[in-house]
Amino acid sequence: MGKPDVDYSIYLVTDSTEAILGKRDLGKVVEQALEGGVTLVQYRDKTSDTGHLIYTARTLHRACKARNIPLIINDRVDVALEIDCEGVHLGQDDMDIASARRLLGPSKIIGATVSTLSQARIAVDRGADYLGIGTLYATSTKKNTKEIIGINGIRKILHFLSVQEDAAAREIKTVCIGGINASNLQLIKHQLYAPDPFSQRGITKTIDGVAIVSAIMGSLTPKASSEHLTHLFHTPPPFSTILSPSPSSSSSSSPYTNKPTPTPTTLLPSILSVPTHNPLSHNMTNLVVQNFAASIALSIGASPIMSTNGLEASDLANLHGGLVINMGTATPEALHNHRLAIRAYNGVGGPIVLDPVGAGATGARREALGFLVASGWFSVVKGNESEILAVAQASGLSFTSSYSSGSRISGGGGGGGGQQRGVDSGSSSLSLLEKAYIVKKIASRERNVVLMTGAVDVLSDGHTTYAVRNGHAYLGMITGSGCTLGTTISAYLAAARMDRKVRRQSDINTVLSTILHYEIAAERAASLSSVHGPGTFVPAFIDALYQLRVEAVRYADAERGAGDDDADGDIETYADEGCKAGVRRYPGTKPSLWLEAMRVEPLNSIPDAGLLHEEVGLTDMDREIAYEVKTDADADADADMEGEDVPEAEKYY
Ligand SMILES: Cc1ncc(COP(=O)(O)OP(=O)(O)O)c(N)n1
Ligand SMILES: Cc1ncsc1CCOP(=O)(O)O
Repeated sequence: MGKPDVDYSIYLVTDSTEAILGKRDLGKVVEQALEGGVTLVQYRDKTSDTGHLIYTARTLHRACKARNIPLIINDRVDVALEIDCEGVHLGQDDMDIASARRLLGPSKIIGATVSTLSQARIAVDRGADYLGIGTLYATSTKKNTKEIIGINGIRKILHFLSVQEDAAAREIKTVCIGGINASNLQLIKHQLYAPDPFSQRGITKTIDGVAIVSAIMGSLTPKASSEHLTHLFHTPPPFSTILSPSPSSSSSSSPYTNKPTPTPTTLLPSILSVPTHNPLSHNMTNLVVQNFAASIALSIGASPIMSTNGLEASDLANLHGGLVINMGTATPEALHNHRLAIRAYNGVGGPIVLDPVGAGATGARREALGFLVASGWFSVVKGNESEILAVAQASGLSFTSSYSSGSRISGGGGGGGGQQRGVDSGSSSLSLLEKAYIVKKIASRERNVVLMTGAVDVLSDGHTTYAVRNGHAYLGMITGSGCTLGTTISAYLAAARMDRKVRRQSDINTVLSTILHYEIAAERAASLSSVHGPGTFVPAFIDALYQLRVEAVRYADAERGAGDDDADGDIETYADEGCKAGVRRYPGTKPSLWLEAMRVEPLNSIPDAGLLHEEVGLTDMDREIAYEVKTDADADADADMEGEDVPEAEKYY
């Protein structure tokens, strides 16, 4: 008899302890979970004697067989042999895989727990059918977990498997385990899908399923919980539905082919969308820049709100605006508020810009950044070189330069460009292609847009990469120009999602439009005879941002011939909204469009790892962050439950 075809997607691991099962009957709970759609069941009972194990395993096996769902026994090969179920799951301290295979024969499923690269390699070599990778997050279900490895730990093991020579390693099935529930499942799945533009296969291995204990076994409604978790597993999270198409859904034969350089005409609708829709720009930013950020938002036609209170984030997220999280003040309280806001905006698919201010400067900031990156998904991450190198590290990537005699350029601030002195950008240690490689690598891993600002800005969404040479040195001499670029991007992203012409364009085009508006405004302001330095530059810059917006509306107005009927009504709307926002119409005149001043270079061929050697391996930081993300989530869950008369078991859901 051959091995059963197994669907690993929602893998229920049982628990018979009172803390989770309560007084309920294990068989009944498993039956309800089966009704709810779990696809694989593991009987895990660490304390019962052998007779009880065999009796219960038989009962569970009957229920599973009735639904054609395989049953796996945890730890005990003898019990699996006795009841002739479909397989076993073995930890690092259990019977070795090769011996279990000899006893069970080739047709049984053998799963192995792994938390390191070498354990994964050995489990594959010894013939495991699937790997239970973990522990993902700390969990009260299993307190003595040896390794909490977080998302980055799982990513590194998946990446390691996907680059192995043998098909056995590349094709082995994988699930992750530890702290998975309805609130984090979609994010985990999203974070573990990693297109890799530099690998021949185009995609790093992903997980085939999630192994879950308490979110089902501790639920008072196991059927509904299983249904819900199944639904979540198969549904993209709200924030991903508006992403650029995934490689697999792309109609182009090569998903990583760069698109043609955007033109002023293709970028114009995005510029117009902001005054048209007057989007909310929700700023969780530091005290130093609040006033300036609000003025900048108003000048481009957005509506700013400065609120650092995470408790009002969900109300604000429902107003269809964009959020910018500026890590300028990275206190524990601020991080907690940020996390609430990230969840709120991710929950409704609202755009979030992360500005990891000073992230490369101190260990505490690097850890704070790791915490934020693991807490949710950001549409755009923008920062200077050392900040983006810190983002790479938080994303589980670190690089060694092949040029600079093998020096480490990211990871731990131990030298090279990875260490930042203050929040200022400092001098660059990377070539343009190295920057492009890093930015593209992070963007494809996180499936977002990454922008490294500098004299030349480099931005990528993992598919397309641009260098932008606009801007002026005065931007680097005033406080908050980087922070307020974040504000501007948040407004642009929000407006793009509200505008039917722009909605379908990928976020990278929206970000590019924003940068051009911002940097061409800086160039124009700096060129004025009334501007003598950074002090006089600031008001001139705010004026220029406003003027470029006015001119864009005027240009669009003239393009269509003011007063004419517009077939699809879009330009009319822009002009009307421009007027509402205080812009005079200029029918009949056709000024040139300032976007012509753009200096954008598509970076079509970025050499791969020959340029930068990428390191794979679990770090202490990966582990620490995994621990903190989970404990913070637990604290939130407890706070949510406060005052409610909820049975202990339900808290796990
Ligand atoms: C699917 C899956 N993955 C990992 C484990 C953990 O197994 P192990 O390390 O043997 O620890 P115990 O479960 O025995 O406490 C698992 N059970 N299932
Ligand atoms: C068995 C096991 N192995 C690592 S974590 C874990 C328990 C996971 O439980 P939960 O899904 O309740 O976090």
